[in-house]
Amino acid sequence: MATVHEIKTVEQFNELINSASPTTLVALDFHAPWAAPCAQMNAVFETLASQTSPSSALFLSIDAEELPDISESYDVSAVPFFILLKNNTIIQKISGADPTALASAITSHSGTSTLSVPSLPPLQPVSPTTESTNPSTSSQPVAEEEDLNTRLSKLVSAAPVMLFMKGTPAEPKCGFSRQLVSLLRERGVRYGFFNILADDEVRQGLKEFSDWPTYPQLYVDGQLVGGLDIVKEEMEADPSFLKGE
Ligand SMILES: N[C@@H](CCC(=O)N[C@@H](CS)C(=O)NCC(=O)O)C(=O)O
Ligand code: FES
Repeated sequence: MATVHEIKTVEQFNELINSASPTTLVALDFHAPWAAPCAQMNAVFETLASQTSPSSALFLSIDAEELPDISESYDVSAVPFFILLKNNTIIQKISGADPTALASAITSHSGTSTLSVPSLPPLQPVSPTTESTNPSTSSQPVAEEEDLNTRLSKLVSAAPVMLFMKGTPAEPKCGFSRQLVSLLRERGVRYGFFNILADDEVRQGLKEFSDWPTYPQLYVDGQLVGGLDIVKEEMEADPSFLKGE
């Protein structure tokens, strides 16, 4: 049975990756401490490792925020996110909390005959960045609206500081979002983010939910602070604003 290596440094990561033979499957688990689905998928990842022989696969667990160089080099913009490599080449990417997809990918690429798919608890909390995993349709408009509001209220408080932006911190898709990312980075603020370009339901829904027509939007403890102009003003008025968050 294989074990999961917790990656602490870029050097350790490179060493492990380079030690793998060209036929060994290398599975990367990118996660963030504030995203509940990551904790669930970390457990799934460990279970899958325990069912796989160490000679056929290497399992590496990476805190996407602690090791931004690694996450950016693999273009990881959402967590949980899994990348499968062989011979240093990406063969598959899996986004979101989907144990079945992860198990079947690992089975087929590691040559393991059968893996039992670990199940997730039925009530899955919403992650700020697993936009691709959300079921999108329901036939009843009223229920849909309630669902969206529940989802939005969970999303805005998914991390103590949450940024709803166009694109990702590594690749902002608009100057306004880019400026806000820079301001947060300058202050060393830790935050969760949601790329509203990847989910039109959230993009339009949150405008109404928070009565704020534009992006970026910054939330602290689930409360809207405002967009770029307001955050700039807050920072000018109070130099310690968000510091230490
Ligand atoms: N003055 C605004 C600038 C932000 C802005 O104007 N955003 C526009 C263009 S990126 C927007 O989000 N429009 C609505 C949309 O694209 O859904 C601020 O302080 O945040
Ligand atoms: S996307 Fe056009 S100004 Fe932001």
